[in-house]
Amino acid sequence: AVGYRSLWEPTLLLRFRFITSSSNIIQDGYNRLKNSSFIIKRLDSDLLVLSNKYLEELRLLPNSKLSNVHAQVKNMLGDYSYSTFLLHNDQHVRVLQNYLTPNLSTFLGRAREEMDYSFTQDIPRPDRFTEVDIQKVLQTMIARISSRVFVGRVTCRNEEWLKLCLEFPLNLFATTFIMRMFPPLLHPILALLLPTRYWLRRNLLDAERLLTPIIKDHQERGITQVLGQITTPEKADLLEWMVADSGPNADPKTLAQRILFLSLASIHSTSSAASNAIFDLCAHPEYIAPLREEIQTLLPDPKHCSKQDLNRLWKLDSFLKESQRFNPPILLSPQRVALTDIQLSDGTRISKGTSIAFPSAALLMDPNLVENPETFDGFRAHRKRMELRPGEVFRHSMVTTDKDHLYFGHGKQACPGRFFAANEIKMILIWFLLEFDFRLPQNSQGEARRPKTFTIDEMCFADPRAKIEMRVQSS
Ligand code: HEM
Repeated sequence: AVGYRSLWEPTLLLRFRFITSSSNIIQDGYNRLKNSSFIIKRLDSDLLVLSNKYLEELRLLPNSKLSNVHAQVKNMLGDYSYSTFLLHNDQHVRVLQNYLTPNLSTFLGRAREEMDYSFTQDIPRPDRFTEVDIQKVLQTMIARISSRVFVGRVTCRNEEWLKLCLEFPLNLFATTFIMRMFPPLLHPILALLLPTRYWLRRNLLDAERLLTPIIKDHQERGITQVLGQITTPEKADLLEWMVADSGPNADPKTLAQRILFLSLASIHSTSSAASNAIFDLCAHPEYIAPLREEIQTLLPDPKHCSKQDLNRLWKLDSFLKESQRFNPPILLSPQRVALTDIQLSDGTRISKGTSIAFPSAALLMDPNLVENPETFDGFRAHRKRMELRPGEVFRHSMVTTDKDHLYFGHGKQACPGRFFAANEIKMILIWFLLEFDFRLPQNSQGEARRPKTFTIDEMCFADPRAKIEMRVQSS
């Protein structure tokens, strides 16, 4: 177990220190034991952090032995966040793998329509530099875009639904975080007292109320047709696919809740990646001109570009990959729970019930893996891609996972929404780069500093008070 300040430090104190000092504690374990394993003492449970040398072997194990959804539900405290139903089937993953990703071009077209609408609704267009809460703006924009793809044109314009999508993750995070600070014995009492858990329950009931008539309508129209038309999803949204996939007697309540959990997985992760990219552009403005040039040179119609057009933007992809390296959403990823005893080829034993994790953030800053890791080098991956043979160029793209790059997890259970997320972020950045000038505001000492990143346990997030200044481009 790592992180103890002395032999006498009580374990409970270490567990509390992990809340705010997770980064140092994990780095300490990584520096000493990166080729084997170490234990992290989190308030609610222990995590066995394994060397990434085990990843290739573990990646081949089926979900019935090593499960990511069990890890997610455990982190969310199961029934206390009403999330245990996710263990019963993996429809929220299949809908992304079997419907969203194979039809990405169609769904990106819809995403772009909603993004255009959001640029008219949510973003100020001042002529002079004006402070903007960019994180809030992007959360709203991405909630709109995700909702358009998940639940369709009508519901995505429903302000109540959008508010719900933004509130639900906050209530869930607050509930689980507060409860994890107390021993499990007290959880049943806390669950009754916590207002955030009451609001969480209300969010789920609201989702049920808003979506049930739509789900019933799909069921009545015999929406099973959608499955037959999977390659040309002119109309269907993800909810329709899920209704069809569930059969005629599906419970609208479960479907509504699953969509809300899907929004949870997609909105804050994507908006935080997009916000961080904009903060990085402000902190490294030397990248703005070459990125604008790439967009203007390679895209015939930048604001109406296709998936193929986006694939040509290697510099933008590289910049985003470097921004990911500096701003991972989580310090320990992927996480899994062993559902059986597991013996690895070198004899390492993992007993049933163990939560395991990989030191993803430490790997991204390891000087043995990344040259000058402390330097923000936005075209690092672009240079590597230029050196590769044509068939290999995707090896360094932002969505490709490997054992040293675990931003989106790894293996069969890696993030199934990453292809959509990456293209969505690129479309948003193209708009920002072509329409606006932006910069960091100066503080009282006249300095413009990139906003800090905070951690709570292994979760990372940018300073929620951070702002940028932006104006419509003058030329
Ligand atoms: C930049 C944005 C995003 C980041 C950084 C991110 C990151 C991750 C990570 C690290 C995992 C765990 C993977 C593993 O355990 O190996 C994950 C899982 C997941 N992500 Fe994402 N994600 C993003 C966007 C999205 C989007 C847009 C969607 C939906 C369209 C989505 C849906 C999911 C789902 C459903 C899972 C659970 C997969 C499972 O249970 O097998 N994510 N994501």
